[in-house]
Amino acid sequence: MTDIHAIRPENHPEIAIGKVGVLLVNLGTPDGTDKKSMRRYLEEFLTDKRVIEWPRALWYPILYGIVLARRPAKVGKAYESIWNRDLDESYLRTYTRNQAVNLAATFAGNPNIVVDWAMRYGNPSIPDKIAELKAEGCDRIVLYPLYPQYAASTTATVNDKAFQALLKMRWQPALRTVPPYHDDPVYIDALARSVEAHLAKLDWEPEMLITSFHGIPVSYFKKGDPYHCQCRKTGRLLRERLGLSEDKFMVTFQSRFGPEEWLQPYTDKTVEMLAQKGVKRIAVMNPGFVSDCLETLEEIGEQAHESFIENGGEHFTHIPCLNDSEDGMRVIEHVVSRELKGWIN
Ligand SMILES: C=CC1=C(C)c2cc3[nH]c(cc4nc(cc5[nH]c(cc1n2)c(C)c5CCC(=O)O)C(CCC(=O)O)=C4C)c(C)c3C=C
Ligand SMILES: [Fe+2]
Ligand SMILES: [Fe+2]
Repeated sequence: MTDIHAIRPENHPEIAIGKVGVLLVNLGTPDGTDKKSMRRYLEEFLTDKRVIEWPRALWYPILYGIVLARRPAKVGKAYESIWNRDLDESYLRTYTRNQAVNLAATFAGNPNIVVDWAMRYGNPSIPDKIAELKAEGCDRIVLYPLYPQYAASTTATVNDKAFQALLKMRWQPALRTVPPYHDDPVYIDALARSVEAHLAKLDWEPEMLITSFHGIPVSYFKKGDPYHCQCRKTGRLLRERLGLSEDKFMVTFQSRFGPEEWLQPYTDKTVEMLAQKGVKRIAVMNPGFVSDCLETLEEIGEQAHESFIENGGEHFTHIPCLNDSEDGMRVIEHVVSRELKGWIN
């Protein structure tokens, strides 16, 4: 048989092959809470055409004239209140890294699987991580945008960024993108177990369980984004799994940005309205967020909590995201094992 090395032309680079990479990707986070870090992060985020779909000629004067002048200081303060001071980073970064470390430990028996993590905005970047995986010999990569429900502004932009990185490669790895898993029984069961475990620790029972998802503008939904339907389905399946009647359970949408109409009902208005109507005890959870972050810890855990009490409510609890918990890891391991089929048996 011919020895391949014998016919390898002089100076032809040695290329490692034969491994499979798994890249977990979440949204991103600023490197610090200072104005400069916040501005850098928000600029990268808000210049993404998948996030703000307005014509650039209309959007950029607003972005550079108003948003990036004011928002970094304001949002920096909000990040301050939820910063992981032990590690000097946001919890989104802490949890995403822990998820990758835990997942790597599950696959430790197979030296051909390499697990890593990246952020769509900020660091570590998707192109850097794809290049590292390739250099380590991964000729196949499972790209896992950490969003159970598909939205163009989240899932698609992660995929775009990865394929952009591949544009520059001579020998591309094969790339498999993880589809939404909003109705996967393992995911629904993990959510239900997290609700049951959290509520069992309280000495009161909520009159209403609110499942609050990040919103998108209604105009994106009208263009065909499946996000709204997937959130509603996650909600219905979770309600059924928990055995709750429709009058004790709601699906709402949070984190509006800009002047457009977003998906309704709005979480902040709902929390206010329930308290004003005399509801005294509510629980809020965020099934669409794989890890706790600014939008869950500050917007719900702090702002929505305060608003409920100010408007006459008495008991409010925020149920944590699945994060790096056992149930959360079971979901990630399940999704990754399914996507590895045919590549790793
Ligand atoms: C038009 C703007 C935005 C769309 C559309 C949008 C969709 C969207 N976002 C998430 C998840 C997260 N968003 C987070 C922060 C955040 N989101 C927007 C704007 C839009 N998001 C902004 C401007 C920010 C930054 C904070 C702020 O300025 O208010 C985060 C938190 C990141 C963190 O570090 O903690 C997450 C997560 C989803 C799932 C989604 C659509 C489905
Ligand atoms: Fe967002
Ligand atoms: Fe927000």
